[in-house]
Amino acid sequence: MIKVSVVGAKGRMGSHVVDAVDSAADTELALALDAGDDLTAITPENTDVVVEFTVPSVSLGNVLALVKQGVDVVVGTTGWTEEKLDQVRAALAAAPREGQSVFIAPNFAISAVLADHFAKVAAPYFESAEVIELHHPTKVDAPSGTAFHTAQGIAEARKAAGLGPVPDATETDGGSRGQVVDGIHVHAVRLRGLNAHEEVLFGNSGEQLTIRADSFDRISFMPGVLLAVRKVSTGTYPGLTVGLDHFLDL
Ligand SMILES: NC(=O)c1ccc[n+]([C@@H]2O[C@H](COP(=O)([O-])OP(=O)(O)OC[C@H]3O[C@@H](n4cnc5c(N)ncnc54)[C@H](O)[C@@H]3O)[C@@H](O)[C@H]2O)c1
Ligand SMILES: O=C(O)C1=N[C@H](C(=O)O)CCC1
Repeated sequence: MIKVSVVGAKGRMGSHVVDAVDSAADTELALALDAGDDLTAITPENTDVVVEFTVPSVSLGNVLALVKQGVDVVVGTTGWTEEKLDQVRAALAAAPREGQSVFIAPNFAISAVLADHFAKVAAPYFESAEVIELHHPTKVDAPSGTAFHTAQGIAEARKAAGLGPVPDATETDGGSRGQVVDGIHVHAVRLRGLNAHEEVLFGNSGEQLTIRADSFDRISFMPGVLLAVRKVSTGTYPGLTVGLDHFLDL
């Protein structure tokens, strides 16, 4: 049995993770902690893998503390920048246990992971590319971590293919053109009734490709979370890994 502790256990995602860990045949719930609880209760003796779903403002601090405590961590919280990832890498280099892992996924839903992958495949073939993410209005960060990651992937694929900047004649912009991530415009919609959705638009003269992923229910993230817990618990992914695509045969 894989012993799993959940941090952010009372949240929308954390509570689903608690249920998923309770229901799976090969995992058991160790500790379920939330804001105000003492993270030092989590130890390598009681926990194999911690699943962290909190808020972007506290996640880095939690991850650094958990690495120091000698446990592997699977992170679903968003808000990761290269600077923050470097801090995680440095913490892992000084970790108390050899081969310790931190795994971070911008999105655990297979639909979103595939959309992200397909976007990278399509990117070199189109002059224009933009990302639209659409979420529930209780989400605290924008743009979504997924959209940020998708835009970065498109930009990398364009650069590798030798493509220049996307065409755009905009001279005045009060914010309508969205956030620019590595040269790719990302737009965020917040709408009651939505859960988590992303559309990637590609255009050439006379043609368009749209790639869309829809998570209608948070249950869609759970197979990916359990896959990450199982992979990390094998001890074969030392260091920092970002993206569920690393665990899929894409
Ligand atoms: N990777 C994915 O597939 C995926 C999917 C959905 C959401 N998310 C991300 O997960 C994060 C959480 O989303 P949510 O909808 O569950 O949010 P939420 O607000 O419902 O839950 C966050 C929980 O974290 C707790 N918390 C806050 N500070 C804490 C601390 N210092 N220590 C422990 N717990 C603390 C809160 O009390 C709350 O229960 C967000 O960043 C969101 O974007 C990622
Ligand atoms: O509901 C959220 O919040 C989500 N956050 C992640 C993101 O920002 O990409 C994943 C999708 C759901």
